[in-house]
Amino acid sequence: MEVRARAPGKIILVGEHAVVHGSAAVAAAIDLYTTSSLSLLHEGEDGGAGAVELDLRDSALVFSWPCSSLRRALGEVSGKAGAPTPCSPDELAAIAKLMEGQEIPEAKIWLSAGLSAFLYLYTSILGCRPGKVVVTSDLPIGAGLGSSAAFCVSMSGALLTAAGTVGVGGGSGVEEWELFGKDDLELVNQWAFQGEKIIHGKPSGIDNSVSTFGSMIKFKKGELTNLKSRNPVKMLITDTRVGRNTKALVAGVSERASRHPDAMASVFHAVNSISEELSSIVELAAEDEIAITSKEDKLAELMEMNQGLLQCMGVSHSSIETVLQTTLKYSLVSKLTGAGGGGCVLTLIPTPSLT
Ligand SMILES: Nc1ncnc2c1ncn2[C@@H]1O[C@H](COP(=O)(O)OP(=O)(O)OP(=O)(O)O)[C@@H](O)[C@H]1O
Ligand SMILES: C[C@@](O)(CCO)CC(=O)[O-]
Ligand SMILES: [Mg+2]
Repeated sequence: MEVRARAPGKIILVGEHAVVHGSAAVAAAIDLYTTSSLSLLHEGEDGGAGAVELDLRDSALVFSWPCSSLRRALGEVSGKAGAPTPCSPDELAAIAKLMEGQEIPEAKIWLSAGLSAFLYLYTSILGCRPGKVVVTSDLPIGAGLGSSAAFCVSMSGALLTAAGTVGVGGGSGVEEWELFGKDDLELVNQWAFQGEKIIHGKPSGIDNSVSTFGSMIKFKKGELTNLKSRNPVKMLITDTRVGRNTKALVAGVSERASRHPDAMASVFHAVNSISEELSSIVELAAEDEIAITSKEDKLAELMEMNQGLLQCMGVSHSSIETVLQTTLKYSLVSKLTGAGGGGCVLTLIPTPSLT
């Protein structure tokens, strides 16, 4: 049996980093996806004692762990269908040891975080039974578009479906995507969050939530509000191609916050006001109470203010500043999206006026 699950990446319109410290943020899913395809095998089917294999198609890398090594390192984990238990420090140490035998090219050493999240999700949900997972993605990895969340959400969706915990029975045909119910999505989201914790260290949960539930959301302290938007706004996404790592950037902001608690509390408070204002503009526009052009002017101003505050947090980068200056020449407003430090930049593209 093969199970395939896909999950989208995202953009953060306003509020990244501050959301980790309790402020509101606004994010939207984008139509670039990560897909995980899982085939369960029986011990001996592969001509051996069985292994868990991860095929990262885009990187042309295949990783494999014999089931016997997994059992030796992790014990007789039986797989768990219900709500997740966080990965304990002992489990994390055992998973780190399982990484040692893998040949990860030096230039792609950052993949080890994703591999660790994979091993945790796979063995926690399915136990040490043999299987193969093939992952493909439209998303640039480590560029601010939520590749880690899309990886964890699609993986959790495939694993929980194979375990028979979510999505079973409601399928409408071989070639069609099955839509999960709200409780199923909730469970997928909880598992994906645990995977994100392994990759990000201290994630707010916004990325896995928007990847799981889709659409546009406001997110604050783990609470999600769906934002209905009737008049779409256009965003250009520019990838600076400067690599960065969300875990390090999030840790950097926390360190700055502990050095300057009062000043940074004011920055996070200002970001919260920006996110609240932006989400109410989106909601009001959905009720047609304000014209699209005045809405876009306000969105642009709020994004510009948020970019300034992200600079205060220390997460901009010269490559991001270059995009800001270039788009400003055309009177367009841009801001970084995701963790910053390079990665992608959003530019608001105004709707041409009809008059
Ligand atoms: N398709 C994938 N295959 C394997 N690992 C992946 C994949 N996508 C993401 N990852 C893991 O996630 C890490 C990138 O996550 P990171 O959070 O740093 O960036 P991002 O999620 O793309 O951006 P942001 O968190 O700012 O939205 C990679 O280093 C890798 O470990
Ligand atoms: C930087 C951050 O705010 C968003 C990354 O897309 C981290 C998080 O919320 O987990
Ligand atoms: Mg990420």
